[in-house]
Amino acid sequence: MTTAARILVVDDEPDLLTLYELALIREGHQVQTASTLAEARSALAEATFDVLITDMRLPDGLGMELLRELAAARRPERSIMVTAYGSPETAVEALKAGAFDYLTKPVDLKQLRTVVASALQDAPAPARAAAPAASAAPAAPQAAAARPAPATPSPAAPAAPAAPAFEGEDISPQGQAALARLVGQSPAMQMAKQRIAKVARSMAPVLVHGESGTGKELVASAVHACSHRASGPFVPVNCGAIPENLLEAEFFGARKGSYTGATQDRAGFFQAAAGGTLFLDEIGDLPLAMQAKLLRAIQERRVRPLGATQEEPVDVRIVSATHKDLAAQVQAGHFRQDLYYRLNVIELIVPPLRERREDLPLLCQALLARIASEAGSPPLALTPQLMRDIASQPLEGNVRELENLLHRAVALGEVALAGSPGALDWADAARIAAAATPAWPPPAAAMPAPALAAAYPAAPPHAQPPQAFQTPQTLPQMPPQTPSLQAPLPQAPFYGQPAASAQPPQPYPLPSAVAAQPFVPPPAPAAFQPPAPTFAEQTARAAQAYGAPFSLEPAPAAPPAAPVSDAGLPPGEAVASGQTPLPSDLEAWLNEQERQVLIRALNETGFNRTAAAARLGLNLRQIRYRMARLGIVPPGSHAEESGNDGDDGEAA
Ligand SMILES: Nc1ncnc2c1ncn2[C@@H]1O[C@H](COP(=O)(O)OP(=O)(O)OP(=O)(O)O)[C@@H](O)[C@H]1O
Repeated sequence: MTTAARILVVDDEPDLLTLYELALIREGHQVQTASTLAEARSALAEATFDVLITDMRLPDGLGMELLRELAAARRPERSIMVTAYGSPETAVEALKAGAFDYLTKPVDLKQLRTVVASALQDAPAPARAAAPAASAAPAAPQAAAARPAPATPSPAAPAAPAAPAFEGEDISPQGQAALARLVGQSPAMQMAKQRIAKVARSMAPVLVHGESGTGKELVASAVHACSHRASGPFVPVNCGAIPENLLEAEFFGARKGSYTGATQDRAGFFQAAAGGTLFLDEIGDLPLAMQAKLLRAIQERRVRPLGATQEEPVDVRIVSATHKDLAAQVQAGHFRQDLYYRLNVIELIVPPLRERREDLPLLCQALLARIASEAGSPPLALTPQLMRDIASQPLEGNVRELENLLHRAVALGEVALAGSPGALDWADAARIAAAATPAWPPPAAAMPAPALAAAYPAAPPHAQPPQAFQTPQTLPQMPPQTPSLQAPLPQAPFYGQPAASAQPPQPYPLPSAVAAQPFVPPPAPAAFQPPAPTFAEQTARAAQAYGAPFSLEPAPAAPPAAPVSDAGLPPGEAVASGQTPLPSDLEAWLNEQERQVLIRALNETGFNRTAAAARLGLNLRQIRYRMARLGIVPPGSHAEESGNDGDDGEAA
């Protein structure tokens, strides 16, 4: 149970301040209040708090300033930003500025208590009277969605450098263990681990980005294990592996009878991950319609199970991963920009193996230890020849390819027993790896034909990875960043299905001559939404696209043409220079905005209403209703719709 914490609440509305204060005092906390930035600053100058809750807009500035000041001064307070309803950008900005979490107005007091309790959990406690109870042992992931966690490798690297310490980060033993599973001590990996430890400590969504096989799932589970949610479940979901028609039920759950075969209520991934972390792997594979639903669930923190009438609150942290260039997917219209922006609050880049070749010996040792323990064989070691073979390969498939290579080497008897005369010691392994580092990318002709790969048939069963590692995407491994990788690999769902149903490993493909392209992390979006074309541009484009009269019924009340002057405003209203004037008819103005958005979506989808609706998170019935209300008529049809949606191929 959480004991008395010191909380500073900053809000300029006295009623709200009292409401928050009473709710928190009832929880046993000591609460101090401030109604301006200046008051908050002086309170912070005099004392240290466990938690700061601040409104965004204050009479003398923005709550964001406090957040930045706390971060710059490395203060221990965990901050919670209260944002206005419908301003997701502010929430994202606050998380980026270091807020632990945010609350949306009107603040739900139950949610306030939950978020404060989360902030206090496992936090440094300089101001508290007593620390919270130690967190329980980690709960097993929920059966519905979780796969078995990979066995912890026990790298037998006697002379390997000592495990790194993460200065300034207070990491639990569970977090340390998860970081240790992420084998590698190169500067690139050290930086990645340092960042994991740092970003784990808030509720901010994390997007893990890296080439295939670099260990993104290990990174995600390390984020979970280092976070205050480590005692909750870690639920990995492969978004590309779930049939589209099941997505909603799988994500949000389903009520008994909501679809054929739903004989009882069923929890979805969000419910399974309650109190823990939901890991959305291959997020780039999520269809657009589901992207809209996911965005809503993340923003509202509520989901509605299929067949339910009520939404229910959910408490999950989202970590997602992709090997795709999501920014390019956004540009191409395959991924919603608002969802990208929402998931990518913090980006974690996992370095490819070519940027950390010095990790090869340690990785080989860790992977061989894992293979031996899974196969029940005595400890295994590299031979000089095997190390030479491995080190001379580009390993474009990263650690997964290395793992596959070692499996095959074990199958072909190309390894030594640890401690035997043929076993390679650490220093020699490091020397060979350093000497044999290939130029990147190696010219095809210069690539050595690795004996172990050339002779490779399918590995015998005893040498194959255990079921936890047999997800079909593990083999075969294609060079990352090649066009062929853009097509989804055949995958079996790893949620709720026995691993035995996964496809068996395929023969190892010889290193291809395809030149690896450098991994380019996606650029941060320049703005939350791209500037929408003007109404005139929309209309002109539509007319051009259809060559036929593009019938747009006149809007109920068009906004004033630019440039706008004060003249159109009600008497007494002045326009501050550079600001858009307030509309004199809000209803008409909103209608016009909606109309422009609809026309744009329709335009960009070739007037396919189903596709346009999906882009906007609507269904066909809703978009048809809105089009009719706003008098938007598809080219070639009449204002009075026949109800035929032939172009969409879908019934309303
Ligand atoms: N640093 C590492 N230390 C130990 N094992 C690793 C490391 N990185 C990856 N692996 C192992 O390599 C395999 C692939 O890792 P993982 O599935 O996490 O990669 P990924 O980046 O998620 O790949 P994909 O994008 O194809 O899903 C797993 O067996 C994992 O345990």
